[in-house]
Amino acid sequence: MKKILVLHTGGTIAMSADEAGNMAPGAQNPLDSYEYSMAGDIELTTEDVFNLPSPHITPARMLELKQRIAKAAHEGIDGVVVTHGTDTLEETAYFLDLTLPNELPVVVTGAMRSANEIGSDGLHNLETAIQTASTPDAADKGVLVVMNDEIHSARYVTKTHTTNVATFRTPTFGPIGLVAKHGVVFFESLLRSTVCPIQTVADNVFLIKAYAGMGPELLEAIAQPTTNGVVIEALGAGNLPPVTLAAVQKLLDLDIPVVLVSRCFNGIAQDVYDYEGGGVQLKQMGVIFCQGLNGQKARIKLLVGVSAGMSSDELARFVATANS
Ligand SMILES: NC(=O)C[C@H](N)C(=O)O
Repeated sequence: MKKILVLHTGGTIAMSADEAGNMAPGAQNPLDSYEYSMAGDIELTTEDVFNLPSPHITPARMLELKQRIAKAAHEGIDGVVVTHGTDTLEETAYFLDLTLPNELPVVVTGAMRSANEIGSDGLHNLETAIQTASTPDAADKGVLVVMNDEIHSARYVTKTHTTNVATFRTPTFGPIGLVAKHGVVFFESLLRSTVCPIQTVADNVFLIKAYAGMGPELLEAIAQPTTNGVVIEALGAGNLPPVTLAAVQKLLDLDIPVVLVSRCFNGIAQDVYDYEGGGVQLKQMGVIFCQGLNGQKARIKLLVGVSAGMSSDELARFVATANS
């Protein structure tokens, strides 16, 4: 008998559509009447931790969820499933990956169609997530995201489509496993993330996207002592327009960590271009190149490192490598 704790946090998976097709959280979570129907001897405990659309989720809520899951490790639970809205699911999943010691399988899932829509994917995703969380092989792989029969690492998975049920993808690498008809199959294993057991979360860690013709204004606006860090989604392999350089320097002079990722969907940022604003110059200035994470994940990692009180050197090492 496997004991699985299911923690609901809201999102479309916990919503029903009205006659006009619009969705919002209701007084009743449709998941509350759910009973597990798949193979395996499973005992479910379910809790509504909160019932929020995921654009309402903050790092403080992520910390609350992390603390609830950490407690489950001492309650005889064999695995945890978190249901979550898909808009920020990847950020919560990666936050949990970075902050929870790897004692239990933790699987995050959601839905693209609400409970009463035709072809609703919620219950199927929930069942396959439960199946994955009850598989012993899931224990040493960090936090997992299960959607549409695919198992992804929380570190790399990202939402790629606004409505399609096959929205969650892992660029560059692909999923690490599948929930097949006869059970869970893992075909890839990743190095675990370094875990940072934080107790509070820092604020004012920003994310800014670069674009053709970008000026210094946004970077200048956050060059304040209250800023704790910034991630820039840079162009291509990791370059910025030359007119932004003075503002980047201003941030660095204030000891604000500046982290750079690529805004490209695939690949990693590297210091390869040696022209003005190119990666070589940015790296020499002290910008931290973060490899393999997208902007929103790099921001979560920077936020966790800052919240852990890391020194500048520790932070640079922690953020620079995706699997550290
Ligand atoms: N599919 C979803 O769950 C999207 C919804 N807006 C949410 O993130 O809460």
